[in-house]
Amino acid sequence: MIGKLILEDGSVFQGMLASGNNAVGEVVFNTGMTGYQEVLTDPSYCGQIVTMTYPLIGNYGVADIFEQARQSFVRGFVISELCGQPSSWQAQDSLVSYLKARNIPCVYGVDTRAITRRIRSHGTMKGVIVRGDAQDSEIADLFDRPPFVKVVEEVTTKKVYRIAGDGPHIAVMDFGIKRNILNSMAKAGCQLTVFPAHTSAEDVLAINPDGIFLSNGPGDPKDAPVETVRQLVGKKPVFGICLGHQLLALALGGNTYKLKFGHRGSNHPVKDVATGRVYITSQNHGYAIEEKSLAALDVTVTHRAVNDETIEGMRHNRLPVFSVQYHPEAAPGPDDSTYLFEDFMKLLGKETNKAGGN
Ligand SMILES: NC(=O)CC[C@H](N)C(=O)O
Repeated sequence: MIGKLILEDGSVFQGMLASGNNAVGEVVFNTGMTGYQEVLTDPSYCGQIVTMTYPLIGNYGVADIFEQARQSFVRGFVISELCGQPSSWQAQDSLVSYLKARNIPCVYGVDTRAITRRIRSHGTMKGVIVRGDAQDSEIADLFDRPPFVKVVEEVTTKKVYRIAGDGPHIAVMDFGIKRNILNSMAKAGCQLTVFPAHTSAEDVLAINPDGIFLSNGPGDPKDAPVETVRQLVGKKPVFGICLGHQLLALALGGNTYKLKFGHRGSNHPVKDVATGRVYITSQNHGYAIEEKSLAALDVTVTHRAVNDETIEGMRHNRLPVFSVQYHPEAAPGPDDSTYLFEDFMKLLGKETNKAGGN
């Protein structure tokens, strides 16, 4: 069946509809060459239609081990060539049947390079996916709907749950956490208690955790629970990733802004400001911390994006608090930055010793 991606600026990209039906979302692009299943299940894409810039998608199929959440939250998926016959020892199914089984709106056979160039020059836009025979009124009705409504509430866990471990006890704020972040902390030796995003600071602190983790998540950080984070900072050591990093900045009195077209992919270079060393990182964000808003705060910028110099990491100068904008847990992407989970463990160790008077 014919399908179309229509952008807010009126441009139409006609291809085939592999699965799903009408959808509205914010159209973004991801530059990863692999990792499509992790992208589909990264909750931070909730509310978005994701265009994959790599021209061949689906060639290694899908497998349970790549899932990053209980379900996909993307509003739509846009592909140039969709491979129908995967070849991989890990494949359990094809991408096409995965998309169909989950009813994920997917258009393929379109010029994803042209879509990407348009987004790069006009900035991130609203867009819709429709069947080829959709009426104008149906399309107009879709465009009238907002892409983002309470996205953190949609993706967060509904109940508190625990992941056993022998090491430090971390209270995890789930704003839309990816599984590999939980796995990376469990691997670093933590025990985890995962809280729904709307949990009060009081309830989180009631378990007397050794540290607090602020997760990634969808949407504008200003719509997420900034006040809760404000009440948590200074009480326990804190590590934040992506949305967690942005929330920390807001809670400390800084500001965030929307990037023209965001950073999404598994091949983004980031520089460690102190050492000059460059790491290749996995990224997925549309917002960033405003540089000048940090000037008056007691924080140091630790990492910067090589492509556009935006802030990619910071640490508080007095409190045991640090965060990164990129994804050290990868999934998908390189594992250059997994050392940050070890750094969090070391920070917790130091703080525990201090508290114990050593
Ligand atoms: N991956 C994330 O946590 C994304 C954070 C935020 N929603 C952004 O787009 O910037």
